[in-house]
Amino acid sequence: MRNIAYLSIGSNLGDRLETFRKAFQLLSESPHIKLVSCSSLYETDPIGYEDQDCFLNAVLKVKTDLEAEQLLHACMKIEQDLGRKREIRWGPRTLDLDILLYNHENIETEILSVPHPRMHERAFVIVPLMEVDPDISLPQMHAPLSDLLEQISDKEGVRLWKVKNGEGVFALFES
Ligand SMILES: Nc1ncnc2c1ncn2[C@@H]1O[C@H](COP(=O)(O)OP(=O)(O)OP(=O)(O)O)[C@@H](O)[C@H]1O
Ligand SMILES: Nc1nc2c(c(=O)[nH]1)N=C(CO)CN2
Repeated sequence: MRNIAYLSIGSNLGDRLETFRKAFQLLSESPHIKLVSCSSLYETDPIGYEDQDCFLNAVLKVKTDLEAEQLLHACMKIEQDLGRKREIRWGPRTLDLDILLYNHENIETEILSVPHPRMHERAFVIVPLMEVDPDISLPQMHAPLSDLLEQISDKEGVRLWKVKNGEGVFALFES
């Protein structure tokens, strides 16, 4: 599998940890996606629409032989399978799976923008992404992630919730 992508995962409705576990399971069952690593889990204050519960957020690194739009459809299918409901923009959702980065490409289609257009201003993305790959740089953003994070004002809204202390991505869900 020659493509590397970074996914953001978030949930603030229902059993958030169980939703993450099922999403990881469904991703790993795809013959076209290999989970490489994931961050710890962070509990994060809601951004954009504030009158809702805190999110769990994490970042996943995957290898895939899917094209970027095919990967988006795979993510959307998993969101649907896990009963995604969303009535309000930036509002509560069972599961959100976004593509942050796909190789080092800039992609702009009707249904997909990569890098994710709001990722650089979201501490709930940058903090776990730095944990997975501290040296990564964003296409067209010639600044290290640590510099991006310095410019974000709501870093206190991102709190370590479950430390990943094993090798495999499923280590997160053991005890
Ligand atoms: N990089 C991307 N990852 C996921 N969806 C994307 C991306 N770029 C564009 N989209 C489009 O955005 C649409 C809405 O996505 P979604 O409902 O997850 O938005 P949101 O999570 O509410 O807000 P945000 O995009 O700010 O995270 C999707 O249907 C998809 O076509
Ligand atoms: N803390 C947090 N806030 C959000 C999130 C999210 O995943 N975490 N997702 C949103 C829409 O993508 C809007 N706001």
